[in-house]
Order: sequence, then structure tokens, then C-alpha cells
Amino acid sequence: MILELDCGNSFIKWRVIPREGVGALCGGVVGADVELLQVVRSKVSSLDACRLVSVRTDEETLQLVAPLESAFAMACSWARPAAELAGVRNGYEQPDRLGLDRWLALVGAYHQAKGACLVLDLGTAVTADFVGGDGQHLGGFICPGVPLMRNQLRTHTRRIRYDDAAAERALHGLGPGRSTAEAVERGCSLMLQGFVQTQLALAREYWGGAFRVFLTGGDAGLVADLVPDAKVAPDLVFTGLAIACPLD
Ligand SMILES: Nc1ncnc2c1ncn2[C@@H]1O[C@H](COP(=O)(O)OP(=O)(O)O)[C@@H](O)[C@H]1O
Ligand SMILES: CC(C)(COP(=O)(O)O)[C@@H](O)C(=O)NCCC(=O)O
Ligand SMILES: [K+]
Repeated sequence: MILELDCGNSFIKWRVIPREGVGALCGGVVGADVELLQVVRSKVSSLDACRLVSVRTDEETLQLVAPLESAFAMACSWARPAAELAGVRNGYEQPDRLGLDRWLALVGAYHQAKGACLVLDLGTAVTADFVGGDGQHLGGFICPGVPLMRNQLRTHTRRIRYDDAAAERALHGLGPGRSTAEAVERGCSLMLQGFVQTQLALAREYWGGAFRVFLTGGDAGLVADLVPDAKVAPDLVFTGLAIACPLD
């Protein structure tokens, strides 16, 4: 059994897959290292290997991986930056500067689409990446994700305050807000929708109608209705991870 980890800025996505065959045996989302070790231990008694991608510092990632390596007596292989992988060419001037989660997601998307694609990843940050039909990554965009937008407003104002229940109720509509919660929650949602629509317009400029859209990240559901043809692919980073770190 193989443990796969996607260490984002806020959450760690994990899953266990069999050495042969397809599909995950178990998996989930955790907030912290300690929780990860506990939950994996409670689900499996042994592991053959681990592969991971991380956008955290090497130090933080090592801290997370070391207890797993010793608990299961196995080694973890890390996805590393590359200028080219599986027919996709990294479009960054400095390929090692492209976030590894973005890189793996777009490699995974191109592998599935076998043609032009737009990858939207909605996590702590929201990112868009464009890959042409020839596998050339054109680059992308980064903006704050919904939790960051909301927190910035709260941190830098004195009167934007409301609880989680109000936030949830606020999103039952998208009309002009008549309370602080509605105004903020709907405002942030509309910013996100505007971002997605702009990316779709750009993709249409490049490729007409001949492209696939992939939605991934914990908040992908927030915009899924906007792009009915999109493939909602929560495991996209793992698809790329399997390509970047094949098992020997
Ligand atoms: N089970 C879940 N656990 C944590 N966050 C979740 C979950 N389902 C959806 N989310 C949403 O996903 C977002 C985090 O997305 P994720 O892609 O994990 O971020 P990152 O990769 O930056 O850590 C959070 O803002 C939260 O709103
Ligand atoms: C853009 C990101 C912060 C997204 O991280 P996430 O929201 O998935 O945690 C991450 O891919 C990153 O740190 N990238 C490095 C900068 C870049 O891609 O240009
Ligand atoms: K992201």
C-alpha cells in the first residue's frame, strides 16, 4: 500500500492506494501533522512507500514526514520541480518557482485531456493555469482564496464581524447584501465568480471551444455551477503526483 500526500498551505490531503490496481482504499483531509499520523495509523497497519507534494517549506515538510517514515519504516519520495514532464513544458521563466501543486495538477489535467486545458485550483489561494494542446504551459494567475479574502476584511476592519451560521445563511442568495454577512459573503463569492469567468473568456480567446476545464481544491464546489462542462477533479494533484513519482 502506498500513502500519497498533498501538503497545501492550510490542509494536508492524504490517501492510501493499493500497489496494483486503481482507486483509493481510504483518504481524507487533516489540518495538522499530528492528526495525520494518528488517522493514517488508525486506518492502515503497514505501508510500502509514500510519495508527496508540498508547497510548504522543506523544514515543515520534513517535520511532517519524519514521524511517518519512522512509524511505517518506509521512505517518502518528494515531487520536485521540472522544466518538462509527461509531454508538458513548464511555462515559468524559472520553472522551480511554479508551485508544485499547480505543476502536478496541470500535468494531471493534460494527461487526462490530451489537449488544451484550463486548470482552476481553489484552495488557500485560487489559481488558474493554461496548457495548450501541444503541452506548452502558458502560465497562470494567483489570487486569494475565499477564506483569505474574508479574513483580510475582518483583520483590517473594525466592524466586519459575524458568525459562521450567518455566513452560511448569507450564501442562500447572491443579491445585494442587506446585512454585513450577506454583503461580505456574497461580495467574495462574486469576486470568485468574476475570476472564473475571466479565465474562461481567456481560454476561449486562445482555443475557441476546444479546451477542457478542470476544477480542483477544497472550494471547487463554489464555482462548479458556473462551469457545467468542467471536470470536478479533487484528485488532480494526485494524478500528477503518480506521474512525477512513479513507483519502482
Ligand atoms: N473536508 C474539508 N476540510 C478542510 N477544508 C475543506 C474541506 N472541504 C472543503 N474545504 C474547503 O477547502 C479549502 C481548502 O482547500 P485546499 O485545496 O485543501 O487548500 P490548500 O491546498 O491551500 O491547503 C478551505 O477553504 C475550505 O473552505
Ligand atoms: C499559489 C500557491 C500558494 C497555491 O497554494 P495552495 O492554495 O494550494 O495552498 C502555491 O502553489 C505556491 O506557493 N506557489 C508558488 C508561487 C507560484 O506558483 O508562482
Ligand atoms: K490552490
